[in-house]
Amino acid sequence: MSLSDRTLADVGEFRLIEEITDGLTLGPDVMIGPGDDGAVLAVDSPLVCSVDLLVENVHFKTDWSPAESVGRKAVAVNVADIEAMGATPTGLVVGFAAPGETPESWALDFARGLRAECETAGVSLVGGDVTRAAQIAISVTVLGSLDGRPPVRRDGARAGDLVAFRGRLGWAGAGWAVLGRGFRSPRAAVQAYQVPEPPYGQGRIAALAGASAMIDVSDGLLADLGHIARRSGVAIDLHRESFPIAEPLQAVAAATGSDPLGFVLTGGEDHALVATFAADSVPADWTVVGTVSAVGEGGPTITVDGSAWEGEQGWDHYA
Ligand SMILES: Nc1ncnc2c1ncn2[C@@H]1O[C@H](COP(=O)(O)OP(=O)(O)O)[C@@H](O)[C@H]1O
Ligand SMILES: Cc1ncc(C[n+]2csc(CCOP(=O)(O)OP(=O)(O)O)c2C)c(N)n1
Ligand SMILES: [Mg+2]
Repeated sequence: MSLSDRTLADVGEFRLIEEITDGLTLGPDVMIGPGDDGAVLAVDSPLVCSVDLLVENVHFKTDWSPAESVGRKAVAVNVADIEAMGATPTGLVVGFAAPGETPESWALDFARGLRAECETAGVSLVGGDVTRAAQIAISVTVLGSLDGRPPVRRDGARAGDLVAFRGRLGWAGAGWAVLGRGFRSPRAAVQAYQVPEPPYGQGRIAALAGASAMIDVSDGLLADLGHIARRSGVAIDLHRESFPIAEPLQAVAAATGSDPLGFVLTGGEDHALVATFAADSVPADWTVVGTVSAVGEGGPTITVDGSAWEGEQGWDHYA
């Protein structure tokens, strides 16, 4: 058997852990990283903690996403939740489940992506777990620090606030639509599906600017702003003309005969940050796309130019 044919069953659990963790760089707050029964981080302010799972054939397919991109995505989608609280990520732990027949190279490429994205996001991989399973599943738990600031919650939007976002909207959804039809281009959309690019560092900036509520867009803008509207007890109206429609979205919409705004409003998985701000405090380079008002008779609503959005509403795992 050549080295490149090795599977996880050939490598074994402890060699695999060594391969994943060998030579990791750890941040200054990490007192104990991988290798003991628990990691130890030095924290002196309230801790933010969040977990998200990535399951094969639910969140990714091995023939749609190279292993390295799955590793990067696992970090990005989780760090985005920390950013959405207005915090800075500090450490993360990774649960990795995979069949024994999984090529060792898949696991190593996955680990390479994990480490690369941790570096990009400025977070340390401090531990994890490895187990055999019927399909690949990845669970990432990430910790974050507020550096003394109050968290930015989903329930703080107030009538008179503006709604603004930073990051990409609709790109990953367009990439998913392309892959689902058996195509591989436009590359930019497919790559956005494979690896989201949350606006790292902007959660803290939004918090410092006084964001009244914030969320990262995983299930789709309408769905995720719906959480802010319901929790805050407000209505949100989005303005169609204020959304930039990037070239790859126009290309996918033209090829699929759909409205590109559909991807922007209901495509998930780009993990843009969307937040509400007092009118004079929207941070630089955030795009204002809507307004917050008091709820009308029907309770909290999300509208686009005053009307409900017909058609797809966003992702729901059990819908
Ligand atoms: N199985 C669970 N047990 C406890 N809390 C959960 C569970 N699943 C989700 N939650 C909580 O419900 C909220 C919404 O979850 P989710 O929609 O996954 O948020 P996000 O899009 O930020 O990942 C989060 O605060 C999350 O911690
Ligand atoms: C193979 C595959 N099928 C379908 C999708 C689409 N999809 C899966 S999960 C999801 C939404 C985000 O995931 P979720 O687990 O709900 O993240 P959370 O809201 O908890 O952050 C979408 C749009 C995908 N990414 N890959
Ligand atoms: Mg979640």
